[in-house]
Amino acid sequence: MARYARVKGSIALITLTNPPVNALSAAVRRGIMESVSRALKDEQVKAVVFCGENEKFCGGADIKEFSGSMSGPPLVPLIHSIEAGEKPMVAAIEGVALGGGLELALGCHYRVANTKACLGLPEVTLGLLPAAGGTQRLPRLIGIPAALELITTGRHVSAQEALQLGIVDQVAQGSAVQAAMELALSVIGQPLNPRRLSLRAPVWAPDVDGVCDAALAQVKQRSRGAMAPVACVQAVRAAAMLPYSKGMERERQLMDTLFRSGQAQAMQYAFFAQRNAGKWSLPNGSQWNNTRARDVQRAGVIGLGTMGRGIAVSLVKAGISVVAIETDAKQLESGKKAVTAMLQRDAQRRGVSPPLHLLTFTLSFHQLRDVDLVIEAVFEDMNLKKRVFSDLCKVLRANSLICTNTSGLNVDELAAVTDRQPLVVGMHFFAPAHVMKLLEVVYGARSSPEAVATAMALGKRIEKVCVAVGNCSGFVGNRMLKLYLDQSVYMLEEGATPEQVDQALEEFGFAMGIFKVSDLSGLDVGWRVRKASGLIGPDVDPVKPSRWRLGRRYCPLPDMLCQQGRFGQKTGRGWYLYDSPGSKEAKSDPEIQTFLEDYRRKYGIIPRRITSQEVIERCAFALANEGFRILEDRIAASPEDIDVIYLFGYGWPRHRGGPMFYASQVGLSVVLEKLEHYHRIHPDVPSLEPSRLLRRLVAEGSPPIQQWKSHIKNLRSHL
Ligand SMILES: CC(C)(COP(=O)(O)OP(=O)(O)OC[C@H]1O[C@@H](n2cnc3c(N)ncnc32)[C@H](O)[C@@H]1OP(=O)(O)O)[C@@H](O)C(=O)NCCC(=O)NCCSC(=O)/C=C/CCCCCCCCCCCCC(=O)O
Repeated sequence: MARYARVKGSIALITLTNPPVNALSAAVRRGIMESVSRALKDEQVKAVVFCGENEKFCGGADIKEFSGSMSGPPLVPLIHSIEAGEKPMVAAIEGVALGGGLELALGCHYRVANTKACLGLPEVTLGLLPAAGGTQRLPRLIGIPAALELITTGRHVSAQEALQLGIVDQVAQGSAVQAAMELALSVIGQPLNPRRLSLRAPVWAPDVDGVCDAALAQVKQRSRGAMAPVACVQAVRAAAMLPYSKGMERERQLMDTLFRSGQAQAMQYAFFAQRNAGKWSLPNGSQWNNTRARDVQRAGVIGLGTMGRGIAVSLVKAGISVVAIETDAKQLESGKKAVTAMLQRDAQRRGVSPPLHLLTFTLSFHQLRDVDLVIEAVFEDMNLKKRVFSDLCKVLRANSLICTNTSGLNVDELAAVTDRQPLVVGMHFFAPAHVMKLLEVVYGARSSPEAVATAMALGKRIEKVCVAVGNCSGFVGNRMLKLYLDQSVYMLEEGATPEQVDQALEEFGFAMGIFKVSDLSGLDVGWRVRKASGLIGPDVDPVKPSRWRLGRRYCPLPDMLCQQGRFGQKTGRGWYLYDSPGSKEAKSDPEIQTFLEDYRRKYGIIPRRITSQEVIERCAFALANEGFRILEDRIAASPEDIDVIYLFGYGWPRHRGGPMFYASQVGLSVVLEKLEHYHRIHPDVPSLEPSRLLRRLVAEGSPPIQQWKSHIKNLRSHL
């Protein structure tokens, strides 16, 4: 829909009306088409201004339409008719001009934005390219290098940056619509051809080929295996080499391929999954839209290790006062220095002053008496956390929330030592907490809906992607990760090398293979957990074989590495070799090859060749299989929640949608068949046994992922 009005006597004001973001649905496109035609016919009208309702210009094409049959006037000729119009067309950009929204504005002869506007061509993040002329008009406006950067990253720019780049002609302090109308009146009668971007010659730049080749190499490195960034470079290259009409043909060709691709489906699924995760619900029926969150003005952070520091930084950046606590003066001082430095660096980057006044560093729990909520981020040790929780109850207001940043400990057990079980929730941040987007909000059996709502709202406020999950060992992310790690080390026993496994995962799209990630996180972390849970150490029955624990296969390789002091990057040696402790470049270590050969010899394992396909199947399907169990157990409310956790917390490639989406895309019957196959070969790995939910879904005809939830209803949980 689009509203038409004649204002100031001679201006046609066309307002896009499709809340919440005025996406270009078929109805909106039709409305624009009719309004433009009316404006061109009306002799009183001398200029046209486009704007969006509710101070939002346009969020782009309607993404929901992409999965159906596209109908209504197509965007490309519509924008062309605006550009070709014989009256000045001015875009008044407020709020957002994204994707097709910006392409519409690029079809106008002038663009005015207000100071709060943001602009961009984020199609690449949906597995697409800006196929409404964006790849041809933007380079003609701002040049090849700048257009390549914006189109291949999908980055949003502020109005000020858009002005510097030359995307907009003017930035208005107040209303962009008023400013656009004034501009429109001032340009009536001026020639329009120089303002028509499609009429400009291909963009010349020194060494265009070199620039495009460099961009291609960069996108291939940054988003391994993703098609859209590569297609974006190809389309922009066409703008440099070809006349506009030929460039448009190329843009369309590339879009046709992307549009039909599984990658585009995966990325569009991820877009909606991320938004749906915010619409949380609890098993008792409480949910995001019927539960009020409490306002959090002051928070406490207990423990200033790596996690506590990142959490404190995130809170302060969002304008929340923080009381940061340590138990020892030296640690407090080093935490204070680190947090201050992080905030200063961030402020310098953004050209603002660091909000250091919001921070109090102290050794005294008494300073917590006024806080609304505390996030405990001490060492991952149940007894220590219990002590902290009891101490907190002595000083906190009776209605303050207590949150624990545990990566997998039992939230109910912790809540049980407090005087406020309904006010206890888990907030599982990911390291580094001020950078990583994911936050698992863990509700225990007694957590109140209000406490969950408060943690979810707080997470959103500090710009995290929050997913509400139930309480079980490892919650969602780490519970699944364990099985993925297990498969990876089993494959080392069977004949693979860390390099082979990592290469297969990186080719699949992970930024880093699992062994590089383990080296980065520190191998000692898991070692400590295994010791604490009695899997290694004096409690293990010495008569039992080393490769067997709790009635199932066990791989002692990671423990053996730790015994040698190989903790990963921090010690300069782990699954890989590093030039020095702390350095990041992983190099193959011949000692690891010998170590693996000796190990296999010792246990009589005949090594075999493990293909990349096997690596992906065993890792990805083990993850998905546990995901199905998590759904059966009601630990996650939907497959989308699981996928969001893997996309934002574990580096799962976005163009693969997430482990659950990947399983649905490969085909549930294929996944079932493969799991049965691997379980037959490895009967001592019970986690490879296909889950009940997977079997049921296959038996019921492998419904699309959006329908899985309704098939879970009648399954009884294991928990
Ligand atoms: C920044 C935002 C706009 C706003 O953010 P925020 O305020 O935080 O709010 P959100 O929670 O994100 O969103 C609020 C709700 O709005 C929904 N939403 C947002 N954007 C869209 C959209 N573009 N379409 C539909 N719905 C949208 C969102 O889901 C929320 O809904 P709900 O409340 O949860 O229900 C932020 O939302 C944002 O970033 N949005 C996305 C912006 C974006 O990516 N835009 C680009 C879209 S793609 C595009 O524009 C493409 C243009 C080129 C089209 C060319 C078409 C040619 C097609 C030809 C192909 C033919 C091939 C045929 C092949 C064959 O023959 O088979």
